[in-house]
Amino acid sequence: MPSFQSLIDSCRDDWNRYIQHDFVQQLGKGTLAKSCFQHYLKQDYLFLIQFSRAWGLAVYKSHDIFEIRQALAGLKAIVDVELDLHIQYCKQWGISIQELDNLPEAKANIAYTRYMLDAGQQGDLLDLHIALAPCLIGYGMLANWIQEQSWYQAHNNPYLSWIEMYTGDEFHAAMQTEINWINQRLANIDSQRFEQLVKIFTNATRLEADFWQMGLDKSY
Ligand SMILES: Cc1ncc(CN)c(N)n1
Repeated sequence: MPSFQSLIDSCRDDWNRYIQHDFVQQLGKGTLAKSCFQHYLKQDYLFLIQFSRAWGLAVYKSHDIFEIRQALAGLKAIVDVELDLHIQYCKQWGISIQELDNLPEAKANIAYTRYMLDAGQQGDLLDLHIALAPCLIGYGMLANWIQEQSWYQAHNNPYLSWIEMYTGDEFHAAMQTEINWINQRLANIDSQRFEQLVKIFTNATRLEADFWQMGLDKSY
């Protein structure tokens, strides 16, 4: 029976390139250039705005009130909580709301977020969740991976609070809810449908890796 783990196994090399990206390793070692992290944080603000649209699409793609409530909770969590936290966090890194609101969108950001939205528009709610899964689940996995490495440097690491946000109980509970939701849906599909979902999952995973690279290159 396919599961979330089968999706990862189907694109293991791409998954590892995302989870173990240089940007991630430099975060864990505390050696990442501040300007790269700031560039990433700024683009992530724009990412979160598009991500909230994806939850809005999930509301639209829902079939019943239970699915609508779940998607609405995702939308509200981003709009009412995560975006505000992100704005506060950016402030700590010297990035003002005025700067955030006047940013050009990097190409890697456009490619990733519009791909997510397109996968959801063309497909159904499951396609959309699979396009969002590397984001919703991957950050928790990569933060755990960082903490398991011999080179992980917690002491005096300027990125420690960022890493701990994604190893924290709250993120892990949300991540587990998403894995359970996906596993339930994958239990009822045939191999042809699974292959369609592997394509979406692989593309979204590759686009996540490109997002890290955009941070390292400070590219637009
Ligand atoms: C690009 C990206 N991917 C994932 C996450 C974590 N939800 C994020 N904030 N930004």
